[in-house]
Amino acid sequence: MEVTTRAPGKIILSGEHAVVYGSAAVASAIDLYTSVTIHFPSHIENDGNLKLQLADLALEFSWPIAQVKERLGESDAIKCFEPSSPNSHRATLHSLVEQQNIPEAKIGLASGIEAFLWLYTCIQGYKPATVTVTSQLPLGSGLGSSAAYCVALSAALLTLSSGVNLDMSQKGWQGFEDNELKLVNGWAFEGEKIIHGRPSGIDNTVSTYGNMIKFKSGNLTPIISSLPLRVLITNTKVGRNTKALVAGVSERTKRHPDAMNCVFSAVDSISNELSEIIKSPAPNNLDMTEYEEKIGELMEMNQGLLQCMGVSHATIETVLRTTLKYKLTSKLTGAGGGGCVITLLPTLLSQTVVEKVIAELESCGFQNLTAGIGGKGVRVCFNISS
Ligand SMILES: Nc1ncnc2c1ncn2[C@@H]1O[C@H](COP(=O)(O)OP(=O)(O)OP(=O)(O)O)[C@@H](O)[C@H]1O
Ligand SMILES: C[C@@](O)(CCO)CC(=O)[O-]
Ligand SMILES: [Mg+2]
Repeated sequence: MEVTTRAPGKIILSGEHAVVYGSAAVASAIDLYTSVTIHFPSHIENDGNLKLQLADLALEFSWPIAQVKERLGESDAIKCFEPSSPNSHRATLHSLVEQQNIPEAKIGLASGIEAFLWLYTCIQGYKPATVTVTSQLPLGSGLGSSAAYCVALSAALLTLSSGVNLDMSQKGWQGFEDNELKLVNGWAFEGEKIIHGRPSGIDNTVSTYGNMIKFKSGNLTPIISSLPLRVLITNTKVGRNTKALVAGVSERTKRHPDAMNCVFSAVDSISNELSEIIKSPAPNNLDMTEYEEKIGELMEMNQGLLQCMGVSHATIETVLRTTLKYKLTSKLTGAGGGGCVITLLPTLLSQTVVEKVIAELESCGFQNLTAGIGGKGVRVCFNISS
């Protein structure tokens, strides 16, 4: 029996970091995915191991499942309906990952592997399996790779548990019921906590449900956009991790609580205004420029406030300056500190200009990604024959 799930990455149009403190944020799924395949071995294939293959990185991690059971402790209770945190098991997860000798240059993967072990053992218990992950998302770059990984993993594990009831004979990709999505999102949030420390939940929520959403204090409101927004994504290729950046903002907030609360409150207003504009009736051609200018202006204001929070970076500033030469507005997306920048592409902007901007950004050593905005959330596909 084999199952494959895929979950999308995301861009944040406004509100990253401030959303951790209860401000509103606007995010959209993008059509770049992380996929997870789970294969339970046949009797002949069974070697008693739990394997995690990170196919794009050509890495495989393997644990004798009996050893994982001995270290994490046995429990007969079905846990899949109750997303939970590792708490006292954190040190054990850490040592199970440490024994895998992860290459030093890839040490950022350790928390992702801990999240895997936690989600796997809570939802599936102690069955041998091979879990394979592939991703179209650059890891640790602000496009929600950690959330897409946790969502795809949770969805695949739950599909093969009693937590989800799907038609296994149906061919092709299928979606989940609302109560199933809630469970997938709940477990993915637990995985994000292991990777991020203090996630707001926006990334796992938009990856689970897809489309464009406003997110505030754990609650999502779908945003039906009256017009398709076009953005260019630029990867500065400067590695960073969300956990450290979120911790940096927390330190600054402790040092300057009043000033930072004003910043978060301004971000809240920006996100609320942005979501209202995006939802408003489609403008006619004459008003289009004004509509897009308002969106661009709000993005520019949000970028200024992200600088106040200390999460911009010299490479991000270079992208801003380069795109501004073409009168285009950009802002960092995700946790910042490097990673990705989004640039709003107005409807009337010619393809020639887009190509010039891309060429100039690439000459600085950056990489451009094209992605559709606002697609579906997590999906599943059964491969009955295997
Ligand atoms: N495909 C994957 N396979 C294994 N681990 C992954 C994968 N994708 C993400 N991760 C884990 O998530 C970490 C990156 O998460 P991080 O939150 O720092 O960046 P991001 O999610 O890409 O950006 P942001 O949170 O700003 O959107 C990786 O170091 C790894 O631990
Ligand atoms: C930086 C942050 O706001 C968004 C990361 O994509 C963290 C979070 O909300 O969990
Ligand atoms: Mg992340």
